[in-house]
Order: sequence, then C-alpha cells, then structure tokens
Amino acid sequence: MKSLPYFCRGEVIRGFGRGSKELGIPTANFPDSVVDNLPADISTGIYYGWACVGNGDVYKMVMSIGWNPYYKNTKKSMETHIIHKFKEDFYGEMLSVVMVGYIRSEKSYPSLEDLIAAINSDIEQAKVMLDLPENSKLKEDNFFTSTSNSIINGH
Ligand SMILES: Cc1cc2nc3c(=O)[nH]c(=O)nc-3n(C[C@H](O)[C@H](O)[C@H](O)COP(=O)(O)O)c2cc1C
Ligand SMILES: Nc1ncnc2c1ncn2[C@@H]1O[C@H](COP(=O)(O)OP(=O)(O)O)[C@@H](O)[C@H]1O
Ligand SMILES: [Mg+2]
Repeated sequence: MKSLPYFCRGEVIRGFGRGSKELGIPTANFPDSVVDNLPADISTGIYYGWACVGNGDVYKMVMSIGWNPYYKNTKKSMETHIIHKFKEDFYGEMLSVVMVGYIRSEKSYPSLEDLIAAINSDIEQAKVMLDLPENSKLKEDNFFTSTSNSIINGH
C-alpha cells in the first residue's frame, strides 16, 4: 500500500456502542468525512499504528476499516482501539492517527468469542510491530504535536 504511513485526524463520533459493551474493546469511530477521504489503495481490513487524543500522549493503536462482517454493517466504518486505559470517554475530541501497517482483512467469525480472540491477537501483533525502529520513529512525528485541528490526509 503506497499510501502507508497514512496520517489523518477527525472528531470522535458515536457508533453502535458494541465495542465496549459486547466486546470489551472500545473503538473510537471517525466521521464519514475521514472515511470518505481514504486513498483508493487503503483497503478495508485491520491496521496498526499510533494515535493521540487532543494534545495527549501518543499510544499504540489497532484500527478496523470496513463493514464489520460479523455484524453485517451497511455503512463503512473506521474505528481505532487505543492500547491504553482511559479514565473517561472522549466523544467529540480530535483523534489523530498514523496508520503504519496492515495486519489482515476483515472476517466474520462463528462466535463473539472468536471475534474477540482475533482482535486480541491483532493487539499483540501490533505491540510487537510498533516496537521495530522504523515503526516506533513515527510516534515522534511532528504531526502529533502540530496545533492544526483540520483533517489532514497524506503527509
Ligand atoms: C483490531 C480490530 C479488529 C477487528 N476485526 C473485525 C473483524 O475481523 N470482523 C468484524 O466483523 N469486526 C471486526 N472489528 C470491528 C468490531 O466488530 C467493532 O469494533 C465493534 O463492532 C464495535 O463497533 P462500534 O464502534 O460501532 O460499537 C475489529 C475491530 C478492531 C478494533
Ligand atoms: N482505549 C480506548 N480506545 C478507544 N476508545 C476508547 C478507549 N477508552 C475509552 N474509549 C471511549 O469509548 C468510545 C468507544 O466505545 P464503543 O463501545 O466502540 O462505542 P461507539 O460505538 O460509540 O464507538 C470512544 O469513542 C471513546 O470515547
Ligand atoms: Mg466504536
């Protein structure tokens, strides 16, 4: 994917509320404006990268892009699970992310337990990949310290 690493930001909006309640894995959902601006070569699937909320610290993340085949969504979503325990929700805040690498395509699973196990395996893979020097350097990118609130596509 020639567009990786891909930098973007947008407001955190509400999804179906399943991430925390059903999966125990909250995902901060991006609005259509961000989803619709994805370059054509960024396919649906699961990605790893770095994320920060507002002007906060930069943490590892995993992201799902697509129609969540397990739930058969009719609208394409772009959702980030930040690998950090937050004290509170952050709906309405600006989320900045850099997508660094691709893990796998989206799948449907025979059970909720299988979906959760797949996501936890994605998280473990992301942690390892992001520690590689060529990936960890992106955590320090100026993108995360710039004050612009606009949606940025590309880099
Ligand atoms: C790392 C990661 C991998 C995911 N993989 C899949 C998948 O393979 N199939 C699927 O249907 N949904 C997948 N999801 C999406 C979840 O189904 C989705 O986050 C959940 O339904 C929460 O949606 P909500 O934000 O609308 O509440 C994944 C989510 C994450 C964070
Ligand atoms: N580690 C985290 N990663 C992503 N979102 C988190 C995290 N911790 C708390 N949240 C909050 O949880 C919300 C996502 O939960 P989720 O159940 O997926 O709801 P929704 O369907 O509205 O996206 C985020 O919008 C954010 O406010
Ligand atoms: Mg969500």
